[in-house]
Amino acid sequence: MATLSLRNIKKIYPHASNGKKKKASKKGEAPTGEKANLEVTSQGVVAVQQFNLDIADKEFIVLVGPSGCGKSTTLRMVAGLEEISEGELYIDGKLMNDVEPKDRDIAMVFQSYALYPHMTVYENMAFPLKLRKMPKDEIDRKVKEAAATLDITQYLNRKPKALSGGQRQRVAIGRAIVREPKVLLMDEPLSNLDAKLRNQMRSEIIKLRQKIDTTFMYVTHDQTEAMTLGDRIVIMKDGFIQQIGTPQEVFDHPANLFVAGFIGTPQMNFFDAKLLLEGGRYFVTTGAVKVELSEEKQQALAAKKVSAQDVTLGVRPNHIILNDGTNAIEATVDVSEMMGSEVHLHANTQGRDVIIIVPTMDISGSHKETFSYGAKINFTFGGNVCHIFGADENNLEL
Ligand SMILES: Nc1ncnc2c1ncn2[C@@H]1O[C@H](COP(=O)(O)OP(=O)(O)OP(=O)(O)O)[C@@H](O)[C@H]1O
Repeated sequence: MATLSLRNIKKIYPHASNGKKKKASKKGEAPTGEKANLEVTSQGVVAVQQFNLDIADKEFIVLVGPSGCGKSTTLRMVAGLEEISEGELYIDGKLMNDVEPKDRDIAMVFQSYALYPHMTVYENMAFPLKLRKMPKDEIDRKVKEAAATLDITQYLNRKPKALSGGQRQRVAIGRAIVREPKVLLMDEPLSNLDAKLRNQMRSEIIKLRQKIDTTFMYVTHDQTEAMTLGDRIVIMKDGFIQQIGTPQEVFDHPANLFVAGFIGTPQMNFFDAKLLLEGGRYFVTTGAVKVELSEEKQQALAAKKVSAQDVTLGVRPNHIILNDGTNAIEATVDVSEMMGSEVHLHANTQGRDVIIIVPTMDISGSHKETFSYGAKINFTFGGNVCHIFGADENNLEL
C-alpha cells in the first residue's frame, strides 16, 4: 500500500549553480525552458511551485504538459533525485523530504532505458535484488515472475543490444518491478519508441498495472498517453498545475484555455464571442451564430452570477455541424484530410482556422459529400457543446 501526498511543493534551480543546466538554450534563448515561461527570482528559476496533490493507493497518476513545464522535476523530487526546495512529500503518511532515494521504496523507469549493456536481461533484472542481498533462489523466482508478467522470458539470456527498443523498455520496467516497489515512477518511458510500438507498450502498461500492487506516477508530454493511461491526470504549464481530474473531467470541463487547447485531438476551436444575458437566460454569439446555452450551463453560470461579457468560445471539432446556412458561419475549405471513418476539414473563416470532423458515412451507410479546396461550407453548433472562457482565460462555468 502506498499513498502519496505532495504539499505545496516548490523547486528552485539556483542560477548557474554548477553549469549543469538541463536543456540549456539551443538558439541562445534563456535556459529557463524552451517553451516554458518560468518565474525567475533572485534565488533562481522556479521550475515547480504550489504543487499540491494527494495520490491514492494503486492510483495511476499522469503528469502531462509541454516541454519544460516541470513534470520531470516533480517526478525526480518524489524519487529523491532532486532536492525539494519547499513543501513536503509524504509517502504513506511519512515525511520523505530527507529520506535517501534507496530508502523510499520507489523504482523509476527512464526514457533512455538505462540498462547495463554488459549484463544479460536476467542480470539486469536481478541487479537491484542482489544489491539488497536477497537469497539467490528468491532472486531467481522474482526475476522469472517479472519476466513472465512482461512476456520477456525468452530474452533472459540476451544482452540489451540484441533487443528491440520495445523489448529493452520491457526489461527496464521488469528491473523496476522485480523488487515490488510501493511506487513506480515512469519518465516518458515510451518516447523512444515508434508510433506502433508506443501504442502496443501503452496497452502493456495498462495490463501491467492490473497485475501489480503499485502506485504509479507517469510523466509524458503526449496528451493521448495521458488520457488513455491515467486514472487522473495532472496538467502542468510553466511550473504550475493547471488542472487535476479524470480524463473525462478535464476533457468535458477544461479549467482554462490552456487545458482546453492541450487536451483533445484535433485541438478545440476557439472563437471571439459574446456571452449575452437576455431575460435571465444565457446565450453565446459569434459571427452569425447565436445559441442558447444548455440547461446545465445556464445553472452553472447563474450560480456564479456571471455577467454578460466578451468571451472566448471553445467548440471541439466533433461538435461542429455543417448545415445549409441557418444560424451558421460561412467558411472556406483549405484542406480535407481523409481519416477513413471521418474527414478532418480545415477551413478558414475571417482569417481564423477552424477544424471540423465530419463522418464519412451517414446513418444509412451511404457516403456523404466530399469537400475540395476552396469549397464554401456553413457550420454551426449547439448550446450544449460550448466552452466559455473569460478574460482571465478561466472557464466561466467552473
Ligand atoms: N538541473 C537543472 N538546473 C537548472 N534548470 C533545470 C535543471 N533541470 C531542469 N531545469 C529547468 O527546469 C524546467 C523544468 O524542467 P523539467 O525537466 O522538469 O521539465 P519537463 O516538463 O519534464 O520537460 P520535458 O518534457 O522537456 O522533459 C526547465 O525549464 C528546465 O530547463
